[in-house]
Amino acid sequence: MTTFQFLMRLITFRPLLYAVNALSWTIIYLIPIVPGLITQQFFDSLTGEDTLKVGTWGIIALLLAASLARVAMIYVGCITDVQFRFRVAMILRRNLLGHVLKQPGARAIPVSPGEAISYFRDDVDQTEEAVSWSVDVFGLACFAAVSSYILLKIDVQMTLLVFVPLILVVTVAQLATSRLQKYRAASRESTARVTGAISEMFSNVQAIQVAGAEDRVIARFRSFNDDRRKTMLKDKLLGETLDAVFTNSVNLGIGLILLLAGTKMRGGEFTVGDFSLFVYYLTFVTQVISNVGKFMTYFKQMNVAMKRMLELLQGASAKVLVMKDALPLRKGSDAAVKQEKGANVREPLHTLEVTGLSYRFPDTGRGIEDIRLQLRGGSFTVVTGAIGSGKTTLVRTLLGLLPKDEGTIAWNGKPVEDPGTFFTPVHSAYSAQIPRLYSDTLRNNILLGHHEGGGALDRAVHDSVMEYDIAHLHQGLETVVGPRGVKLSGGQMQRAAAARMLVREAELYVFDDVSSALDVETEQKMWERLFEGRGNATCLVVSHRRAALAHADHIIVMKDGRIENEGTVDELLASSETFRELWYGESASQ
Ligand SMILES: Nc1ncnc2c1ncn2[C@@H]1O[C@H](COP(=O)(O)OP(=O)(O)OP(=O)(O)O)[C@@H](O)[C@H]1O
Repeated sequence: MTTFQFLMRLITFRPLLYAVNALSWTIIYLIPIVPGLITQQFFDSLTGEDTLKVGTWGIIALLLAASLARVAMIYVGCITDVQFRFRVAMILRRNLLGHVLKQPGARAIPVSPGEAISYFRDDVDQTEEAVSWSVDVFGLACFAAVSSYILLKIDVQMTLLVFVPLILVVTVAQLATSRLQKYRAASRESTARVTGAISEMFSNVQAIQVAGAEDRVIARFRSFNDDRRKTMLKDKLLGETLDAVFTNSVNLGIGLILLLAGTKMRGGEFTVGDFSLFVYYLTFVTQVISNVGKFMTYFKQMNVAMKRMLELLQGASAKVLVMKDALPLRKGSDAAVKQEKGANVREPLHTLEVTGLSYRFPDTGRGIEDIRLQLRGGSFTVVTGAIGSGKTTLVRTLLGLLPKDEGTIAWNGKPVEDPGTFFTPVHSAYSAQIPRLYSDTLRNNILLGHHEGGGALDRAVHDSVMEYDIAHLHQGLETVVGPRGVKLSGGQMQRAAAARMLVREAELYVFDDVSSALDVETEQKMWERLFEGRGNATCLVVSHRRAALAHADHIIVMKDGRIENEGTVDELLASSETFRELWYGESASQ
């Protein structure tokens, strides 16, 4: 989709509202023609050359009426513009969010959260700006056509001599604004680098001190600041120069008119009223050119914004951005009802069968290949293997958090078409390797909107061995855990994440390395409690720790993205070198 097509799709998103908005602003731009003509009549009336014959009070009344009409139209125009702008921004943000939410969880956004926020905020704003200014271009073109016609009718030579050079000067200055945009972008980028460096330094003081890297860090910070100084200077200098050109061009134009009009007036070809009309319209010429220029700049920026938003869509068509009614967030919408219904039908797990499951990360080509496994209902299966062997990728691909390249997944013999939607409570619950906590109370972090009823929270706290920690936390479950849970220890964060999973009833619980920051005793307790309380639950656990391996009915050993071996602890100790290294390696390190 070209930028122009994108613009047109957004314009036609609400065609009636756009038409009303365009009409309002065209009238707003055309109304100043009237005071110009009235002023011309006023001055001509002083020399007895007027044709209107309404007297001084009549002229004042007409001027007031024109001003009031413009004020009223601006009021209407602001309402239609704001309405249209918000609708354009809303459709873009809604479609972006809809697409992100439909993506496999682990690949939802290809950039950092901070960058994603800037796509949602700045790129949408820039697009909104371009669509909104397209209205002004039409209104300004109408103004330019009508006023040029009037002036040309009065005096062709004078119009061309005054306006053509002026238009050229202002257009050249306007063209330079595209350079100004570049300087502005560069200065914004350099400012972002400086603030980014400050935030990195503050959050990594300990790492900088331990590595003795203070000088190096300060030197890097200094180079960012130097860069910022240069880009800001260029930006300011060009900005001020252009401002001076725009402000003074009207004065130069008036001077030119005075010079030319003097001789013409003496010859009687030009009246005082004509002179006032020329001066009056002159002030609008710069406005016309700078506003058309503004639109052209916004249009170019919209092209960049569109490309950036497409990056966030990860290969999806630009049509996704301009779809109507895309997100089933409203309760009662078809898709929301379908999703809710699908999620609530509980089907006890007898067997989960995975065949030929593969996923490769596009950028590294690493991942998992041809995974075949079977989980029986109520079993405890551990996936183990060295660092980077593909354990996390396996569970994420199984759960639909990564989009599988190949393979089938069957729940009780029935193929699972969309794992991302299917593997949620009540079918399964998952606890990721890196716990994601919010700056909220521990209770809210565990529940995440889930209903607390039936003692589920107490049970989850007990099963994740958190009762002792909660008793010693300042405000127990009401303790606010700080951004990303920084007020908790690594082990507390992991168990809070486990409690979040266990508070949800599910057939299959998937633990990804949830015990890596726990001491042996706590981990042991956690598995025991899980067995006592949830004997029927099926567990798939990623771990290389003995406490988990010793409980396993079945162990899968991963190597280089493939299943290298599988069996019980005894079988694997006899048959797998990799497993022996993991088993004895851990005992050596304890
Ligand atoms: N986001 C990613 N992009 C590209 N490659 C990745 C990504 N995540 C993992 N990989 C690669 O895929 C392979 C498997 O990684 P994975 O995280 O599944 O291993 P793991 O066995 O869970 O490791 P660990 O024990 O450290 O958690 C590794 O070689 C890793 O480098």
